Amino acid sequence: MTRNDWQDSRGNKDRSITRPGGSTMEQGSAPADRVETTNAFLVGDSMTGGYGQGPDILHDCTIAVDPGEIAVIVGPNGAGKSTGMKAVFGMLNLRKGSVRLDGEDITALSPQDRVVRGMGFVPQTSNIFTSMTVEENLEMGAFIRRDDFRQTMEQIYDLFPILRDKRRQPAGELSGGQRQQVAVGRALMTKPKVLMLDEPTAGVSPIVMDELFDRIIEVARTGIPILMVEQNARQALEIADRGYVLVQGRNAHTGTGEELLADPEVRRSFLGG
Ligand SMILES: Nc1ncnc2c1ncn2[C@@H]1O[C@H](COP(=O)(O)OP(=O)(O)OP(=O)(O)O)[C@@H](O)[C@H]1O
Repeated sequence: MTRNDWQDSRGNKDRSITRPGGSTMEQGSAPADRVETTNAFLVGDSMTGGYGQGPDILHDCTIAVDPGEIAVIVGPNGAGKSTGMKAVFGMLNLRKGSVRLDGEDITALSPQDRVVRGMGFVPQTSNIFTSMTVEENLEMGAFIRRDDFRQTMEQIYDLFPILRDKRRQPAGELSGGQRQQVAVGRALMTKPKVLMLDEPTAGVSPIVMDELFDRIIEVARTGIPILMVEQNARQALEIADRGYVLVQGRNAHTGTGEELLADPEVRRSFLGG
């Protein structure tokens, strides 16, 4: 798979970074650059708001990601991680702050319109159609496309070979990790400019988690920015170019994954020492 296979050409930055595992990606320069937010490709900037008429859950919360990067949101239970992701996707009414995609203010757009603009979102639950086959799920993912999507489907089968084997099976018969692959594949069918994943490894074994992370890295290497919420903070920060630790709806710590993993306060408070 080559860069931009999934997506339309959009002039991604050409940069380089070495991953913890030693593999090299075309990516960022100085660490400080990689957590720069204001001009990032996707930015939820100083977001304050909550659900409906309820109290604010997010307080001046900022989340961002650039092409080729994996940005990870971590933090304790109830910190507002999923809420932050939903706010970026347009599922909250923000009282303050804005969301920008590729320099354009999309704060007023509905989630549906954000999908049309290039956002792929994989919710934490109910993210596949269990009675439909794997292939039908992928076809459903292409609902906004009018062009021939077979090539994209082949790319998804190359990324997740097990889905090719199980293409005729109802998705509900698949294992948890395989279902997550269907959900990510379905989102990729729109050829998104950015992919957002809410706890993609929830409920899967450590081995399956590692496999899913490997696939997520592969997608990021094609240039698609990935913003994800993760419960498995340590493992997620290991693959993160940017990490956001949220506490009570606020940014508590921000840095590269490496920086956060090395931060004594983050280690003590959020990573079990
Ligand atoms: N649909 C909703 N309506 C109203 N309040 C909600 C809704 N979803 C979440 N909340 C509240 O928002 C706060 C943050 O929840 P959120 O799910 O964003 O946290 P989280 O950090 O993702 O937690 P977890 O790690 O447990 O999934 C919680 O107090 C929760 O009760």
